[in-house]
Amino acid sequence: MKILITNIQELLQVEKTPKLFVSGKQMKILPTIKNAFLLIEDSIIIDFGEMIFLEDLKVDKRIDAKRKIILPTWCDSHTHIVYAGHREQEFIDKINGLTYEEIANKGGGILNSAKELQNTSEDELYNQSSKRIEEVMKLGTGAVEIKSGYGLTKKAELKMLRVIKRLDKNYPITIKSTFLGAHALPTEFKNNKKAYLDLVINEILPIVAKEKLAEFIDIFCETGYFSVEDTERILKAGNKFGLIPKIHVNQFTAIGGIQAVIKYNALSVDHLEEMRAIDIECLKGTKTMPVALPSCSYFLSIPYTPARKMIDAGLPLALATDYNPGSTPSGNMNFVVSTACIKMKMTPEEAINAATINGAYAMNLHKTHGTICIGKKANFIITKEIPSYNFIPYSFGNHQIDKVFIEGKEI
Ligand SMILES: N=CN[C@@H](CCC(=O)O)C(=O)O
Ligand SMILES: [Zn+2]
Repeated sequence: MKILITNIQELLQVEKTPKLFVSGKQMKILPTIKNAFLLIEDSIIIDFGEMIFLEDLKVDKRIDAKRKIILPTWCDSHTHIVYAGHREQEFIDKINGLTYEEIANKGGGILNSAKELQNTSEDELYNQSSKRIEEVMKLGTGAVEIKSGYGLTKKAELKMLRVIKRLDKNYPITIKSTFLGAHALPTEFKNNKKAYLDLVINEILPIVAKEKLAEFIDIFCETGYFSVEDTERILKAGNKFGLIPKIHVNQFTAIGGIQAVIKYNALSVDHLEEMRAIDIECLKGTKTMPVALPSCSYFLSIPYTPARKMIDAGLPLALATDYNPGSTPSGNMNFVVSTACIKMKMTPEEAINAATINGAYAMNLHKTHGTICIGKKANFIITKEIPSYNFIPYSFGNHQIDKVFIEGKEI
């Protein structure tokens, strides 16, 4: 089925020759076409250009965009959307002055979510998570990465990963899966971290690989969670099974995790709220995408990733939500883009690049997602009537979405 969309005020993030990602000064450039058309066939973009060059075409459906803006759907490269229950009590604890660390030490945090998930059936977990998938699609997200890591037992980690697989099968949004067995140390292993890592590496990982339940591997490399040494051990093990690293690192402390994981060709390093000059330096010239999660900084009141310093140093940057029940109970990429502009001083062009093309790269989806390009997925947002694309981040706390198309179908 061919659909032609005409009279587009501005078509954003157009690309003639696909590239991997944009970095440094390039991030300030958002290629666009004013007064444009877009042609799709089934799930794929087959043409786009200026209205003046539009030839008489036979199509199955025409949509008059009525001077609205079109941009690719958001690519959210870091989430924990599959979880059970909520942690709003910890939200109150935080208001009353407890830190993330203090909450975790009194049995809250990741272990709290793990207990809840272990006691939730696979079907129930699927039902709870599918609501969030439907919600983020409506908010303009067309591709998402989801991590395990709230199971922390063999049975519960596999349950999470199977739910992720089922969501991918049942929804048009593209879903990439990450095995995050080493997210926190379960209480029963409190004094024996080695034994827990043995379980993750020797018992869970081989099944994850055999059943192709994940493409990526992650670990929470952080003081009080897993050390740089633990991280290298996990990455070496993942490497044997062809799992690509995407790592939680430098959220609260900078302990040398970035230097370690780039040796294993990490696809992304995520969080990065605490960045030293040497952490920025070592990322230069690598293929590792730094990923900032501004909604997490907002919710926890912790520093924002120093985007300006990083981009001005020539690095690329991606933006993602971190949607999870503890540090970021929100999957709204529109809010992420606004917050990146307001708090991290990214320009709208940089933020849109970070949330589309660079997010796609951080999920290994650069060939199919992240730009309006012939041959890529027909995934796009038609905005409401807005004066310019600057209005998208400007109208924070709101979204400017009229319609969302994923794989050529309006959702
Ligand atoms: N930092 C580690 N993991 C999650 C939060 C987990 C939680 O608090 O449940 C994050 O990315 O913020
Ligand atoms: Zn996370």
